Amino acid sequence: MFELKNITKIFGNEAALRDVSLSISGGMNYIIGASGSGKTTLLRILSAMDTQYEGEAFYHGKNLKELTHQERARLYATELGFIAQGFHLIDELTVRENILVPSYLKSDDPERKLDMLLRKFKIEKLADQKVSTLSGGQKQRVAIARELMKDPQVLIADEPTAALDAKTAREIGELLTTIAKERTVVVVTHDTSLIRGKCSVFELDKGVLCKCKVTDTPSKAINPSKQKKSLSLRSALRMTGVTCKRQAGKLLSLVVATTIAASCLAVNFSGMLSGSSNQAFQELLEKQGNSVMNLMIVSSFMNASGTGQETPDAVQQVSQDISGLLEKYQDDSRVEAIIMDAPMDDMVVTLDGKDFIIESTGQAPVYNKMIAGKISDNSKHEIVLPQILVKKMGCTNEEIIGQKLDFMGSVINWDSGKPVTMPVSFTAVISGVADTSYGMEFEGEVMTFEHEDSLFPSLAIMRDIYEQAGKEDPSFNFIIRPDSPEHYLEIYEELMGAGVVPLGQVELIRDIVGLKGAALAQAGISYTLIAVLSVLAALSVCLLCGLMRKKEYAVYQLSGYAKFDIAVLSAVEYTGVFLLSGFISVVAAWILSIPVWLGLALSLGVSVVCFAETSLISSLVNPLTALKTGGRG
Ligand SMILES: Nc1ncnc2c1ncn2[C@@H]1O[C@H](COP(=O)(O)OP(=O)(O)OP(=O)(O)O)[C@@H](O)[C@H]1O
Repeated sequence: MFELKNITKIFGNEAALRDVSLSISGGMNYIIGASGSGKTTLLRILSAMDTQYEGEAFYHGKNLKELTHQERARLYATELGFIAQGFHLIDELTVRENILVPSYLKSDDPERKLDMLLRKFKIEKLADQKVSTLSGGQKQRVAIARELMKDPQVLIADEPTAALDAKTAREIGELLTTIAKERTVVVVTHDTSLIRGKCSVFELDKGVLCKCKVTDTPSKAINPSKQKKSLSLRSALRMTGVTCKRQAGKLLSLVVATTIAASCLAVNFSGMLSGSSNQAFQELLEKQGNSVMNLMIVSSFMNASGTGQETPDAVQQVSQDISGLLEKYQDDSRVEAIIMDAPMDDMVVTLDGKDFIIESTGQAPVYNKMIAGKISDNSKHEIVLPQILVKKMGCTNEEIIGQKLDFMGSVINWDSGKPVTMPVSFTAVISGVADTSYGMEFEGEVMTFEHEDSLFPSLAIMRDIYEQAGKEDPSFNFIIRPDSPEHYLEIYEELMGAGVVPLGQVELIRDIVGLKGAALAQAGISYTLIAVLSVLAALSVCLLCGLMRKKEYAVYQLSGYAKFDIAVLSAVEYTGVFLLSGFISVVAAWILSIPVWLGLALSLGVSVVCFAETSLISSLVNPLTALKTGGRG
């Protein structure tokens, strides 16, 4: 069965084994020798845990050094049971759950066999007790029962009685002798009192095989066609159920860390931060009205107007070429609305034969926002009226919209260099009603004014009026309403660059954008910090859980789980973590009014990263170092 040829194992300058050759055919086999003589080293080679040595070791003719990962997993799952000094049990699990660990890789029903083993090893009353609460002898029985669950051909035991009292040691010894009647048992021991009956004994002295008593006991092939299964989803779910029950604390901390990380990242990536930093801007709009967002494009204006220095000398008429700008900006996606300015005086509107004089304020146009209907269609004779005028006419917004009204007034023609007042008139359909109020803050009080002469005709009406007034200048004054303060400044700079001075509250908007940027940066830094810390916390918790479960992963490996099987197990566990943290993230997203998909996507991302981290840890676990297999660990 085992054939070892000229095995030499060197640690540093010291040889733990020197030119050891032996063969094990079946039955009971003892490897004995003083402490440090190389027993455990030999046992690790026999069990294919250590493949770094000189010489060759064969199991049923197969060179143990040449085993692939899959072959090794099959060997551990079906043929080789290994009982180590530290018992290699998963402390959080019960006796029953520990014994069942190898059974998840098999297709046969484990329950009958489990009951039989529990009875045989007299541990049926302990079945639902956590193994951490058991005595050394009880743990050893559980460890042997678990290995027998594989129905192995060979059972290898490292100092199985080392930590036991004499009576329990004898019982365990007898148990192993009974097992050796059916299978090959290899026991490493100091305790020569265990050696009884028909057996082979190999004695090591300072790494050299000094004595050898071989009793030829041919090995009985136990179900040699046994095949290892991959861990099925059903088994992985059952194992995850057990893990959740027994290691709820670890999994819960993972879920919490994942949820916090995902929620903080979601808050960071969502528009929530910019939403909160927009608050100052919204407050300004509420106080002063939306008209602070207007950019007036005019073909002529008085310089120094509004500066407080309007002395006759300082004030000058400035003319600028605004032709083509209306066409340029009317389809611009940054522009919320374009409103035409009607520079008319002495306006009268006629409704049902009754004339209403429109009072001139000299401050028009003021456009705050649309409150009913829509902005006039530039290709039609449509007009937007101020709400204050509609009220003056005794109508509701709904009543006035769609009505066709007659308008009269005058336009000043400056084409000759002198102002010539020209009478104009037109008929227009009312397309909408606008709020034309604006607020002014005075000693902490906000006063609101409304303009009834802020009418907004379509381009078609403007063309008509200018034709009636005989104006040659084709440029019409209009208002650009950008959709955000950032776009306001962008368009402003664009116009200035093109040599056109737009009129508006540029400095105020600049301050707002500056403030918003600073608030955003500040909030962004803190949320990024929280998010990074949360991701780090999630990864650390996951790393910690992975490291804490190293022993468990090593036990799985020695129970025959391939790396893929452990990855399937982790995938199922992290799917659970994702579902739970995803659910909490969805609730958090709903409460925080951030997009649900973002919380879900980030929970998924964090879970996938944690899964990758755990899979990496489990695949790097080496049972040799993760488990105590002998004096040096
Ligand atoms: N990982 C290691 N690194 C360095 N030296 C080691 C290592 N493992 C074992 N050795 C050395 O190899 C020699 C044999 O050790 P081994 O553990 O095989 O002896 P042993 O007979 O099992 O001893 P014990 O009965 O005390 O467990 C010892 O000198 C030991 O110090």
